[in-house]
Amino acid sequence: MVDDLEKGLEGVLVAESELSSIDGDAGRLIYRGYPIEDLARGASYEEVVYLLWHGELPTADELAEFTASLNEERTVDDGVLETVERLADAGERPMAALRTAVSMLSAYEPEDDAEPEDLEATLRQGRRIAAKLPTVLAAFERYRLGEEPVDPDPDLGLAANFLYMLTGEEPDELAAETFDQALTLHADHGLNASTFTAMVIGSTMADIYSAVTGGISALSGPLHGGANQDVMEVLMEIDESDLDHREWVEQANEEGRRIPGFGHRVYNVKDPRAKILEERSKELAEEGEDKWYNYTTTIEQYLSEEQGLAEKGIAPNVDFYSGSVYYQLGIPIDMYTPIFAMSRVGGWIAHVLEYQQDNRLIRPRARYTGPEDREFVPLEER
Ligand SMILES: CC(=O)SCCNC(=O)CCNC(=O)[C@H](O)C(C)(C)COP(=O)(O)OP(=O)(O)OC[C@H]1O[C@@H](n2cnc3c(N)ncnc32)[C@H](O)[C@@H]1OP(=O)(O)O
Ligand SMILES: O=C([O-])CC(=O)C(=O)O
Repeated sequence: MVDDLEKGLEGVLVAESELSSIDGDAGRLIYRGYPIEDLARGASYEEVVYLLWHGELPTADELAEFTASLNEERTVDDGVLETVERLADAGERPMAALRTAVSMLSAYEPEDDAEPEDLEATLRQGRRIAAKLPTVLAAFERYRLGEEPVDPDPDLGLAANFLYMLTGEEPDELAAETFDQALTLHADHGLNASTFTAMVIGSTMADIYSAVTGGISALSGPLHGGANQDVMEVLMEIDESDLDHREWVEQANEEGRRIPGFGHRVYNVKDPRAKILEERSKELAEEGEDKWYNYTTTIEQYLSEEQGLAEKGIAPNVDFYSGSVYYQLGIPIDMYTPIFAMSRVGGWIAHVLEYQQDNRLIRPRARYTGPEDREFVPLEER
């Protein structure tokens, strides 16, 4: 009989992984040994996904081949696009549309008869999903604007291509680079809730479409990836309020409102990804409007220092600064969490494959606290 109960599985080790490691006290994150700061600065999102999937950073030839293989898979079948259009017309949320579309992509999978144990086939299927997610999401946005989808441009990297398909215009260098960095920063993060969900599904040897669909579902919640949208909504609320932004935070705090984008299960200090995104938000503010950046820094200063959250180990997480970055890039607010999924798909696939290499069904237990030995009463006597 198991006696220890770790609510929310806090601190419980369930697997070994070579993919990413978090030092929650030092505020350090590495992917396969490389500090996140170096990868964000020096590598493209595609290089980072290659690193996660294959264990090493690619050479120039390997990267060219990998990028070409992603480009070949960008086009999405009309059957899926028709559904995406219907969902957009029905006013569905983009995160839910993405969940539905990924599930549907499996109908067009050329290797749908691959054995579950064929991990090379799973990787190829995963690559198809990762390549198509940006196309699906951008198409959804075009449809709801009443426009036709923009075809992917094979000469653009994944980040720039997404912005291009979203708007029909090629992004400038700062926008493309910033967005690429944001994708790198979101690509993996240990056994967070959505990755663990994907792993649990993968541990039954279900297919990768099921695992990614589950990952998207888990990421959507406001305690996880959904917080990036909530942060921007708070910033919009501040902007529309009659109160000065500092007074707004004070009042929200007095009302006991929990500010999204603060707090983390693993970090006790500021998330290193938030530090990088804060810098990018500042840079974008210098080029354009500075109020969003100012609101975030005011909230951070007030909560961290004046309200003492920093001392309690509650600090900004990755979602706190990504919202204002995406907003300044002109991305619609309800696209923020789907963008997180578009990046994290790299991590989900890597973790599912890593776990399946030495698979064991994930199956924890709950301590039963219900009644025992009740006497059954037939329906007609109840
Ligand atoms: C990509 C990501 O998923 S990053 C996380 C995104 N989510 C958010 O930003 C939502 C806001 N944050 C939260 O709700 C939480 O911090 C979580 C869900 C991220 C982590 O939750 P847990 O590890 O379960 O921490 P828990 O909810 O138990 O909080 C621990 C303590 O910190 C406090 N706390 C946690 N988050 C916050 C916050 N945003 N604002 C104020 N206090 C907070 C709690 O009140 C609690 O205090 P107490 O011990 O005095 O009661
Ligand atoms: O690690 C977590 O629990 C949440 C998180 O920051 C992420 O998934 O990027």
